[in-house]
Amino acid sequence: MRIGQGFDVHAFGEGDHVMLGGIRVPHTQGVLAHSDGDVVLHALCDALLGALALGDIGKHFPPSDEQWRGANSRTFVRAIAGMLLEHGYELGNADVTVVCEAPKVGPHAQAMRAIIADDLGVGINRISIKATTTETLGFAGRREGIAALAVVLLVRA
Ligand SMILES: Nc1ccn([C@@H]2O[C@H](COP(=O)(O)O)[C@@H](O)[C@H]2O)c(=O)n1
Ligand SMILES: C[C@@]1(CO)OP(=O)(O)OP(=O)(O)OC[C@H]1O
Repeated sequence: MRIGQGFDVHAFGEGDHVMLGGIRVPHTQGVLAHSDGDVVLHALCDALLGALALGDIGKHFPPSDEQWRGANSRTFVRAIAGMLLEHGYELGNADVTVVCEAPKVGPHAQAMRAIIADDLGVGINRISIKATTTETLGFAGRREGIAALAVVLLVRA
């Protein structure tokens, strides 16, 4: 077994939605990012890469590479799913926490779980999506940005 953790933050900017766990979630702002800025999938990718000791998302999909401008972050998850297989592992389970005052994540959690499970080729019961505010404290509390934390356990395939 191998364990990994990931963390990602993106600042809010102009826009009318945020991508979270592969889902387009309507919001009063968007996020500033090179890709689609999906903090859920970026934190998950870093956790998976960390568990394999293969570096991080920026190493594999550099923000300096125009190929990834505006990219759907599911592309990163699917690529890393292939790396898991190559190294003889599969996802045991993943637990993700989104940190923001808004948008509300709960109503979209099931759809996010389904997408992530599909991209990683596992049952939905292996994927957990949770959310919390910071009770108005800090950058998330001031609605300046959105964060996500992920923990994964890999098991031998
Ligand atoms: N962006 C968010 C934040 C929170 N939730 C849900 O609300 C519950 C209460 O949040 P607190 O920060 O006040 O503890 C939390 O447990 C989540 O279920 C959410 O859906 N989206
Ligand atoms: C995802 C990548 C893709 O170029 O860019 P961003 O969307 O800016 O996201 P970040 O979380 O900063 O991770 C770095 C990059 O790999």
